[in-house]
Amino acid sequence: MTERMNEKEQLVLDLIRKNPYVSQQELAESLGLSRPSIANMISGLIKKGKILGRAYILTESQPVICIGGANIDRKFHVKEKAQIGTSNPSYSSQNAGGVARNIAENLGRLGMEVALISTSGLDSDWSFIAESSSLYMNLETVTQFPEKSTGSYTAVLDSNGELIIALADMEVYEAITPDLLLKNDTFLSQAKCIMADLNCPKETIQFLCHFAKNHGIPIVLIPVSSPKMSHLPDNLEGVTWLITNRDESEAYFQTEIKDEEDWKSVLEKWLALGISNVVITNGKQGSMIGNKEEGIFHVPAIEISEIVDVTGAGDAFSSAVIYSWLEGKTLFEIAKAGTINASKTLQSPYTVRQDLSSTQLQKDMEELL
Ligand SMILES: Nc1ncnc2c1ncn2[C@@H]1O[C@H](COP(=O)(O)OP(=O)(O)OP(=O)(O)O)[C@@H](O)[C@H]1O
Ligand SMILES: O=c1[nH]cc([C@@H]2O[C@H](CO)[C@@H](O)[C@H]2O)c(=O)[nH]1
Repeated sequence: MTERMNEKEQLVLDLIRKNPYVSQQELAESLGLSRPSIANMISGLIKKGKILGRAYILTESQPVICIGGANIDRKFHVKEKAQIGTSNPSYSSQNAGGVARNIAENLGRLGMEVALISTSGLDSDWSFIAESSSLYMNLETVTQFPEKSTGSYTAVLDSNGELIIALADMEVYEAITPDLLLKNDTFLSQAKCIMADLNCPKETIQFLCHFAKNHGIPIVLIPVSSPKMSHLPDNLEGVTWLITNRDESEAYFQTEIKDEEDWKSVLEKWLALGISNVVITNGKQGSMIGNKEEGIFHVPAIEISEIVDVTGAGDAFSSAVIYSWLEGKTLFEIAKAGTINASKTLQSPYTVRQDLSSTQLQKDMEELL
């Protein structure tokens, strides 16, 4: 049974309801009472169960929000030399994939608070993805469409783990529209950082760039393939990071990167478009990284004797870049973290290496020195 309150207690409660931050002194002045009598009244109200106690108001959580693809990856490893136009003996494996989802999983494993915004079907592929992802990221902002199929990526790999051909069914991402994002605009405005992949339509990327600029939120753009470079906004001014590979940069500028000089000059072209920080990765040749303050430099790849599976190496690189940048590291350390995480992922059969944690990445970095 709850105890009755007297008139003064009711007035105190009304003032606290109106302003939960009100001080005892302010209450005392408003009601023409002394501060100690207010203190006694508050103790009484706590005993009567009318006030649960004084709470510390924590700052809102600030997740990294990853927006884009969450695919089912099916990989077929051809046992012998692949032959076109015939049936090739192979073995297959299935993983959760998608660039935004892969990056979200990497960041989640690194201990960051992460949320994924994506679209999917309402099928067994989505159940599989959700089950393998939910430990590392918040999936509440993934919208299911019962009439659509979850995105899928089917790759055929040779016996050295290198890609022969891949097929991408990603129509479901057409539904990642600005309207869909606007339904979560309060959540988006709390982001510590927004990462978007180019599975999203061009107008969505354009919307996100404006949104990030208006709210002072850093934004990282990750292309997923050369054909999807057409989804980059016309105006890239103010983009915080662009992490591309060589083919994607060549496709965008319709140029060929023949040597290190070309590689550097393409990076300069990206910076001239107003992007703050740029990376161009280039497989076993490593990566070129740069910004206006610290300059541009080349970071060599780590020599690997056996590549198990190339899938996810680029995403591992991008994730470690985002993580180290948010940790306030220098450009050189950022590139090194990307390189080591990509290298460890190339030696793992998984799209996201299973042993990744912030402590492990730190150890990997120390070993590299
Ligand atoms: N064969 C390799 N040997 C050593 N390191 C490599 C090799 N391939 C890739 N890497 C490392 O991974 C980084 C990213 O590789 P890459 O440029 O192939 O990206 P990507 O095309 O986005 O990758 P993917 O699409 O295969 O995930 C490179 O900068 C390098 O550090
Ligand atoms: O068009 C696309 N192709 C491939 C991917 C994903 O790339 C990942 C590897 O980097 C892989 O998981 C695949 O699903 C994508 O999201 N969009």
